[in-house]
Amino acid sequence: MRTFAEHQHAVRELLAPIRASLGEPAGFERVTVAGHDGSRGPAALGRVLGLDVVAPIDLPAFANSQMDGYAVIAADLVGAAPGTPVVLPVGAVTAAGDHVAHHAPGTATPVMTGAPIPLGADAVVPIEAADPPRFPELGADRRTAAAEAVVAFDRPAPAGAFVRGVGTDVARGERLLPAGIRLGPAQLGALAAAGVTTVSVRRPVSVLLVSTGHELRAPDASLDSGQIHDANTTMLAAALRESGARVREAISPDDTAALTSMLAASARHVDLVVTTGGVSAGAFEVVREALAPLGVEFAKVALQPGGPQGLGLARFPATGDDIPVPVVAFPGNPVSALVSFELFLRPVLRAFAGLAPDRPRARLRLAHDVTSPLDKHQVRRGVLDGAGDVEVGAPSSHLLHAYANATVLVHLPVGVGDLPAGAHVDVWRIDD
Ligand SMILES: Nc1nc2c(c(=O)[nH]1)N[C@H]1C(S)=C(S)[C@@H](COP(=O)(O)OP(=O)(O)OC[C@H]3O[C@@H](n4cnc5c(N)ncnc54)[C@H](O)[C@@H]3O)O[C@H]1N2
Ligand code: MOO
Repeated sequence: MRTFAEHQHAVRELLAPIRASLGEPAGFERVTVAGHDGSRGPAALGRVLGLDVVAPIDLPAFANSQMDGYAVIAADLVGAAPGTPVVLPVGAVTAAGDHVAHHAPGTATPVMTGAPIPLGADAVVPIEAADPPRFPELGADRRTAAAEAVVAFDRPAPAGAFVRGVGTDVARGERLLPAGIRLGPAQLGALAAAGVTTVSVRRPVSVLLVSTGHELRAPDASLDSGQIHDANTTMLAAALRESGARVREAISPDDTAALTSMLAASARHVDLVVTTGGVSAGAFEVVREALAPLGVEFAKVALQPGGPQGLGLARFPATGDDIPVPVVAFPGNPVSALVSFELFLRPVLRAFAGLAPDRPRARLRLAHDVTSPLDKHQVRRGVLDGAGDVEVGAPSSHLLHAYANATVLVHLPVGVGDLPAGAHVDVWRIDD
């Protein structure tokens, strides 16, 4: 039997060529930075940058004030002290959006936050540090104070104080964002600030998600005796999309020939096929029957839930082009399928998408005694009690409702049998 770490490694190896292909410029798509994609927000949001973006302008593009205050020449305030202040006549106001003005030596120019520093000035004194600590009355033009207006300063201003210098955030020609970064709000903001309106992004991983089972009906269908609603398609499509993948959904009948021909027709248009169900020891294991002859290996992993797993490159000779397609086959029990996704696919796909691959981890105390099979890595679903200790749920792999209300995955590794209340266990937080 494979360890779960061995299977994790095998999935990573199988998917490695996908990562390489995502970085190929031929697959890049050009998207608008500020343009909207329906209600989802900017089209570039959540995409992964294909190429480095170089800053086309300096940011800031011009020296500007960090404070509402007075632009001065630092040398004019040398020697200013309480009791012996430097008193300067007040010049014309410069506000954000105004052209760069000229600063007359021996004056103080009122500047507002974001206003260009007037040529000649080299420091800003915040209004609170001036005497009086408020701007003088302005004329009807909203720019000039009375000719006799003066302002006193009782301490020097270091050159450069409260001046946001040209290119101090990023200089023109410097790398604004690196290839591979995921475009979230801060990245889109930086692109917008630099006036970059379109970017090349990597295409997402495309996944064909196939749920198998004669008993499955769509969630909106009425059920006959023995039938159940298909939970895995909705659940794994969401999980895959949340990890940055583009998903095509398909439901296969429990018929090997039909599954084989469906996969032969669709699989070459995707990077990866993910199936659920039909992998264990039953008389109608359609996934195993269809894919084992094409090169997918089915193995038992020392893991619970998620014991039976399939993995490999499937070659569909009937398609003529014989391009092998990676297949990851999960067991059908919904909890087994989602735990399998968490352990094997989520970290890899999220890394492809520039997302943090791992769940936040913690080592917490058990709220009660727990028993786990010695020869399996068990992943239980749990919640935290008022003291922050872990209440571990039941192990069965049909308990999807309990999973949906859990906040942690509890790891009980191979070799762990009986654990007493108070013992420490590794948990992954799933409540984000
Ligand atoms: N004799 C043995 N029986 C089983 C073994 C075994 O080792 N020996 N392993 C068990 C374990 S562990 C698992 S996990 C399951 C895996 O079964 P399959 O992958 O073949 O999946 P199915 O038989 O198709 O389905 C299992 C279970 O899950 C329900 N299911 C399937 N698909 C969906 C779906 N899309 N939405 C909701 N529920 C689904 C299905 O109705 C079954 O109840 O095998 C054990 N048996
Ligand atoms: O290995 Mo199965 O996934 O326990 O129910």
